[in-house]
Amino acid sequence: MLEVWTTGQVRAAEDRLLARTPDGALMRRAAFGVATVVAGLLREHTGGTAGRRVTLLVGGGGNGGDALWAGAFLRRRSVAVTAVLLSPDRTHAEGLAAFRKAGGRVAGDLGEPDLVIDGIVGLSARGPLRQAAAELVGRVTAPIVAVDLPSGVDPDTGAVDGPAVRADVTVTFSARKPVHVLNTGHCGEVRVVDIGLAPELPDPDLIALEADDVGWAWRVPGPGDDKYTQGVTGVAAGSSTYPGAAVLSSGAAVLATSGMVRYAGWAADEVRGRWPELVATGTVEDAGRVQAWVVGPGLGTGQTGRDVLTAVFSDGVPTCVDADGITLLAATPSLWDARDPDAPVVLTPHDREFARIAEPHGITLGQDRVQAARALAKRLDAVVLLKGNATVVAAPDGRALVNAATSSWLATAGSGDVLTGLIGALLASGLDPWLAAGCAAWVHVRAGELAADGAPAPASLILKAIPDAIRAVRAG
Ligand SMILES: NC(=O)C1=CN([C@@H]2O[C@H](COP(=O)(O)OP(=O)(O)OC[C@H]3O[C@@H](n4cnc5c(N)ncnc54)[C@H](O)[C@@H]3O)[C@@H](O)[C@H]2O)[C@@H](O)CC1
Ligand SMILES: [K+]
Repeated sequence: MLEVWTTGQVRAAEDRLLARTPDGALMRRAAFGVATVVAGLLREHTGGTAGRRVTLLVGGGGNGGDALWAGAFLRRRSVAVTAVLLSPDRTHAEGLAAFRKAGGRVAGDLGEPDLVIDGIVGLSARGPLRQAAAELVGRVTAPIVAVDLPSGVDPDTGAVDGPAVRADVTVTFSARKPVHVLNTGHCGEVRVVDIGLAPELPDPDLIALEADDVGWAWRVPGPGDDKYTQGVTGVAAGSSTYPGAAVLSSGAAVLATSGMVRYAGWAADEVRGRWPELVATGTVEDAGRVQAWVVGPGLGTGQTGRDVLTAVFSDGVPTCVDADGITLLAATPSLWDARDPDAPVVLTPHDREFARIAEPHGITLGQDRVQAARALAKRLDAVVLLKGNATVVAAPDGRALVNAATSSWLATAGSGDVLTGLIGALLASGLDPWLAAGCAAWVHVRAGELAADGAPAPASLILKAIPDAIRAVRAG
């Protein structure tokens, strides 16, 4: 599991550590870590360090100080280091003195570097790159190593609203910040260098699941298990107009665990034809006992949809509500009345669905997606999985996790129906609803990656890749 701390938490921890560390020691530790990573990259890409050219982009704060000290350390490996000072009158004085003393050169332009170090802004960054920095960064063609975070990207939300550095590698110090999991596109590969902060850090604000965590959580049948003990998933989805959503959600539930799946709805024939192993009936009332419901995909937003949602809620089991289910709840909040307050609900909105259901409660989806998801989860007492390039999953008790996409191939029609089916099956297996949503999102991304492999992956192919994705997490 990757742990993530807000910049506020990191600053407070740094202050405590600084108070018992000699002046400048922490910065030198951080910079030494940057220099080590950069030297490794130079060796990897150019075969050595001596005579290789590195340019530092140096802003006016501690981040620039890190870059200058890293430049000084690289000089010891005979790297030719040039610094471009973006705020000459505010440049970190000790860093600049150390850099000059080590033989570093200050210049007005980029030169032709083998690698660029972005030390423009770090933890105190707000807003996009300013014009001079943006122009310089725009001309870089060499690989970029960002110090702490790619400049121009918001450290706490990962948001970008203007020019920003797109790094190949980001080197951060002891603690991942939200940007590192919310905006992997701009961070590139994230390396964490230890500067001794760990003892000062509180509980993390966020986590990101890794393969091991998902493998551990995914239920594996034991000798005493049968199709019922592993959980029966009910799927109430699809309509005569949208039978495909029912086929995809049911299929994902069939493939996710070896528990049983019951389908209830108008697409019974299509679903049965595609998945002979499930039991299909026309209505939720006739479906028989289930341990969790999936409701919403392709359901329609009329009276029949409202009746289905009411029937599902009345069953009193954990329920994943997606797509039309969310739109129905937003339009007719009294539908919540049928919910058993003890039965967990997972909502899986994309941005527009989020706006529909959250705005009546005064919650808007700004740049801070984690806080927005948290606020809605608390308000509705439901797990909220907010879809996006980085998927955020928030629980009513404040827990939050982020699952980063590795490509955008998953943004395809029907992909969400597959995710919903996966969540339903994990809910039926008895997993904590927050973890169920997180693990499902993880396997969904992995299945998308396997299916796409560099080319478009329609939802049917994502579905087909689910067994391999589960094998991958089981293998750790
Ligand atoms: N505090 C510590 O103990 C440590 C700090 N370290 C480094 O210090 C960094 C934090 O340093 P600072 O707090 O001095 O701040 P930064 O270096 O992040 O920013 C410096 C200043 O730039 C200005 N600024 C903000 N956004 C800008 C933008 N978009 N364009 C141009 N200028 C902008 C602000 O006035 C800010 O004070 C960390 O990210 C890390 O790199 C490390 O050396 C580890 C130890
Ligand atoms: K930076």
